[in-house]
Amino acid sequence: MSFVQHPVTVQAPATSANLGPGFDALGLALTLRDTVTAEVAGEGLTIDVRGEGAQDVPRDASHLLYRAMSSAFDLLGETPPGLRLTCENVIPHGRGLGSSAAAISAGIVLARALVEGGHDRLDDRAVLQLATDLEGHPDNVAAALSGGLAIAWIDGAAAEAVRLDVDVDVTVFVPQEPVPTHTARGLLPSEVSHADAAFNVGRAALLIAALRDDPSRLISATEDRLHQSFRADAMPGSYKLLRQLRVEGIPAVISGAGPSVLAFTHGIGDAAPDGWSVHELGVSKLGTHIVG
Ligand SMILES: Nc1ncnc2c1ncn2[C@@H]1O[C@H](COP(=O)(O)OP(=O)(O)OP(=O)(O)O)[C@@H](O)[C@H]1O
Ligand SMILES: N[C@@H](CCO)C(=O)O
Repeated sequence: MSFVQHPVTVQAPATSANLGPGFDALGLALTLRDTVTAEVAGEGLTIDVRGEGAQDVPRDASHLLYRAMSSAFDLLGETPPGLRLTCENVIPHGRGLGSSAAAISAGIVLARALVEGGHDRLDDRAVLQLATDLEGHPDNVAAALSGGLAIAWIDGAAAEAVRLDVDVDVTVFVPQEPVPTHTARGLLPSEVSHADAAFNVGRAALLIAALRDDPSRLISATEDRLHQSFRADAMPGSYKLLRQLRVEGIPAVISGAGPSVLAFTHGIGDAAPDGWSVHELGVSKLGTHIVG
């Protein structure tokens, strides 16, 4: 087997997981995309990073994108002699917008594209499985890979997902300080009450209907009892903004593991606290895809 002899570029979208009640199950791809170019080169590893994370991410084999590529090359049974990676990042890191899922998805799709015949040996199910194994939960990577709204679940050890088309305006409020996902997950209780589980089941089911057919239901459909309140102490400014927007009747949620806040509307950027950035976005129909 051999490697393609030209650079390959992919784009991977930001994603917002949970959307309120759909903890670890729902992910929405957003129109904010990282762009990564990879080329099989003579020897060694060269990583050039611009934009988000440029001051922080490592430039060696511990770089997340490279780790994802490496895992995919292992599954493909190939070892490139060397790699040159160029990352143009716009998804903020550690803010609940799926930066790690985008990096993992981009890395796996790039590795598959760089191997001649790679698509025949690593199908989309295997890509989702590997991405989920690396990320630790399926919601962000499912949406990052497929675009649209992903409903994701684990069957035994197998990652599964269904993609739905939805079209909704989204505003994302991003604070300056990150909260790592592993920290936010550590705040969750190991058990929840039957009543709270039932509450979320109804809201998550309603959310699909609201996003597809009836936006007037979004305020009820985005209620949650399984994760947001447990994480409030780690992101008090986010929780305050969440309450403020919801009191005003705006369907808002903590995006992913936080601390960004997502609202299902445009034109509310004035609500941003000082120092926060605001992105008015839509749903990305495209998942992680090769450009050109
Ligand atoms: N493009 C990237 N290149 C290299 N490393 C990255 C990249 N994106 C994310 N990472 C790594 O992942 C970390 C952020 O992952 P984390 O899961 O904490 O947050 P997130 O993915 O942005 O948010 P969430 O999972 O809640 O949506 C970064 O600190 C960095 O170590
Ligand atoms: N479902 C995950 C999403 C992380 O982005 C969590 O809330 O921990």
